[in-house]
Amino acid sequence: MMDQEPIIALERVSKSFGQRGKAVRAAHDVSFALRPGRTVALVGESGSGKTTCARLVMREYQPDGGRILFCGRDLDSTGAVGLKEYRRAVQMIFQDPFSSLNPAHTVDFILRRPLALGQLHLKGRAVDDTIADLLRRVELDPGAVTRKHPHELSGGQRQRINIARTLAMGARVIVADEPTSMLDVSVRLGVLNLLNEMKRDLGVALLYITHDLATARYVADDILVMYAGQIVEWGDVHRVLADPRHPYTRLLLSAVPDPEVRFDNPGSRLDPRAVEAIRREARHLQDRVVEVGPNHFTRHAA
Ligand SMILES: Nc1ncnc2c1ncn2[C@@H]1O[C@H](COP(=O)(O)OP(=O)(O)OP(=O)(O)O)[C@@H](O)[C@H]1O
Repeated sequence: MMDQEPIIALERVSKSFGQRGKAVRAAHDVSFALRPGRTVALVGESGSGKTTCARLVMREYQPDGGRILFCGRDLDSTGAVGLKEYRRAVQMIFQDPFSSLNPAHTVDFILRRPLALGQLHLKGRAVDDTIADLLRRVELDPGAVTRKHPHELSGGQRQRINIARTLAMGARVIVADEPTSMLDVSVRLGVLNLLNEMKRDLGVALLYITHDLATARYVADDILVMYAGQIVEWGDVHRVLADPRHPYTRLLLSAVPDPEVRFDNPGSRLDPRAVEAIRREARHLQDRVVEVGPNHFTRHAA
């Protein structure tokens, strides 16, 4: 089966922070593609550059080098209209469902606003019906939640409202940055299932950012492993996790029992000598990226 054309493609995108000499290479030569109906997981330890990549995709950061294609066209050449379309099509779900909804507004207002801005053809009753449809789609009862404020909802319900809002905006791509890490364990699976449904039923492309390989395996089709600002291994999620080729991926897998803890933290329960040995190996191999499985990405191994 032919792969669908990417909605977004990053081509050798880089971003550094700070002055020359002391600059941090937060993302270096990063390439990947987001396709309709597919989820790409971006994994790596704290500080590896995942959020920088999310912000580049969200266009909150301008890349220092490389380019971002939107439906095959260089975003920098699409002008203000193209950028406006991009900003509507690409939406983010944040880690903290508590701070990402305005506490002063009702659920109705939170969903009505993006519809009023983006779906001008909807009027009167059709807007109410669309809000009810969106709420049902995220498995909330419209009668029970429409008039509520965020503080009257649970964390899981708030994250569902965030997902409904991205759909109200007309999202074709959703960037989800650790969307379940602040939720009660009992409701995490429901939110992940919902993301899977968005992908399957609506053909949304998902960029799922996490350091938790178990959830990456659950939601993603493809995985990108990031280390020190670089993608060091990518491919089909099950193949990469079953047979990791890059030492850093092996290190990530060995830390799975406690994904919240950095590997070099004494609390990680890993043998520090083993960590250092794998780190040395990973540093040595940093410029030799590893590709596993069918190539869904535009970059080829160096
Ligand atoms: N705005 C910024 N100014 C300066 N340095 C930054 C900035 N944003 C990120 N960095 C640096 O870039 C590197 C990558 O950070 P980034 O937040 O992208 O990593 P991450 O993998 O998302 O980590 P986490 O999981 O902790 O959010 C880090 O060394 C970080 O300190």
